[in-house]
Amino acid sequence: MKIELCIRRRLVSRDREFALDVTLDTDTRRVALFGPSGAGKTLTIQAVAGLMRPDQGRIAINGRVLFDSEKQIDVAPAARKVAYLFQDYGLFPHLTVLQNICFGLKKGWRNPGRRDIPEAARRWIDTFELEAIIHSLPAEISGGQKQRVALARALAVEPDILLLDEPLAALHAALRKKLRMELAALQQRLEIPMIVITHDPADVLELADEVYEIGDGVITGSASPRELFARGD
Ligand SMILES: Nc1ncnc2c1ncn2[C@@H]1O[C@H](COP(=O)(O)OP(=O)(O)OP(=O)(O)O)[C@@H](O)[C@H]1O
Repeated sequence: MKIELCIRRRLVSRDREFALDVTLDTDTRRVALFGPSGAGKTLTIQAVAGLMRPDQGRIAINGRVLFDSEKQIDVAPAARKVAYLFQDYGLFPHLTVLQNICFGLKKGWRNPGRRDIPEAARRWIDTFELEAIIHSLPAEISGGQKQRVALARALAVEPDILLLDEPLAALHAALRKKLRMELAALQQRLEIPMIVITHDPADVLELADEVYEIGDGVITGSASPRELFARGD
């Protein structure tokens, strides 16, 4: 497992300027990006997903180069094999669970009939025990089920990396704790590197093996989740 990031980008809005200058090179499978609001966490993983183009830098996952400004490599987002799970899961409200899970698959598989579920979707429907709800709409399922559906959709495309942007932030405390444990269990089944963004040391402890602290656009240090938790930030 290897994540190599070197991301430089200057963002200028009317009255403010933000400089992102993130360098991270690790063999750790589960990495957390931890830092205050506005530090540059989301911009960093957007660059990995191909949604934000660095002015300069290089991004490689397990040796596969996704971006290299010197070599003029910039792989299109859809070809990056990146799974990106948002805070509110981003499920399409008008599509069923099954249609949501199949959304990123090849044309023709996007709207499967009740019998011919594609193998890539079947695998995650079984793993996450979603069979009973595949014909439900997102509004008809629980928070935990939504999380699993969003993960199934993200994983159906066989990604090389999983990006989790505050996956538990929208939940109240009791559900948050339950889904944190559930997510940690799911992580154990996935043999791909992951970057988790969070403000919460409890997330870092359960969902990461190494934590990088980010402040004002730069990485200020790295620690073990236990060290961070013990500090009591
Ligand atoms: N298009 C833009 N133009 C100018 N500044 C921007 C733009 N997009 C983001 N920023 C600024 O870049 C900084 C980093 O944003 P980012 O979304 O990465 O923060 P974050 O660490 O993910 O914060 P949060 O935890 O609140 O989500 C912020 O100060 C933000 O205002």
